Amino acid sequence: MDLFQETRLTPFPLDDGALSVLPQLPLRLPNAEVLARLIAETDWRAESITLWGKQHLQPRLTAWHGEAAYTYSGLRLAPLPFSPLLLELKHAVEAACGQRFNSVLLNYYRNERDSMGMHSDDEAELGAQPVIASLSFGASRTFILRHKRTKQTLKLGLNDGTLIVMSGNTQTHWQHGINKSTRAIGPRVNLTFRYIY
Ligand SMILES: O=C(O)CCC(=O)C(=O)O
Ligand SMILES: [Fe+2]
Repeated sequence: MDLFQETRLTPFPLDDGALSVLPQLPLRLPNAEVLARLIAETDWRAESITLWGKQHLQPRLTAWHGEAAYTYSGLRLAPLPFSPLLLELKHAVEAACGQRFNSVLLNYYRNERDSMGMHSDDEAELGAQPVIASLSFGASRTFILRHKRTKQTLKLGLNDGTLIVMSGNTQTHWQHGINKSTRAIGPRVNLTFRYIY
């Protein structure tokens, strides 16, 4: 057992933004149990989105929990209530961040063919400098950050139990996403905690 396991977020250098990383968020339940329960207990949806006037099925499953509806890519997600497990995770994330959240978007990447296109979480209801806390369970995936103007690209391995927090001007200046892979990858669930105004 690692007696000196870090329990605090550590800043990660980022031009024109702010990013911090905690390799393992302290939790009461083992990561594997959280993953299994999130997969089994979540009301997963395969949503269609409209891109350039055409309907597409998103390459992953999603669920939106919180107090308010959320609209992105022409999609309006009505909120489901927080389950006891989601509340427990929210409290653990809030303790690590020193910040409150009222919503969470869950993304289920079933295998290496699931992905998320490059985007910024910059919808008006997130406010000018959104704090987005992203918690991952299951298979490791590479999180790609790309600066909109300089095209500087950073790659961050998001592992089982890892928390990252994007804040400041990150959403104004950077895009982020998760690529598909040609290598077999097991299931992963990512939760992005947000504050909707
Ligand atoms: O799965 C991830 O790590 C990224 C999720 C994300 O960017 C989002 O939910 O907006
Ligand atoms: Fe995002």
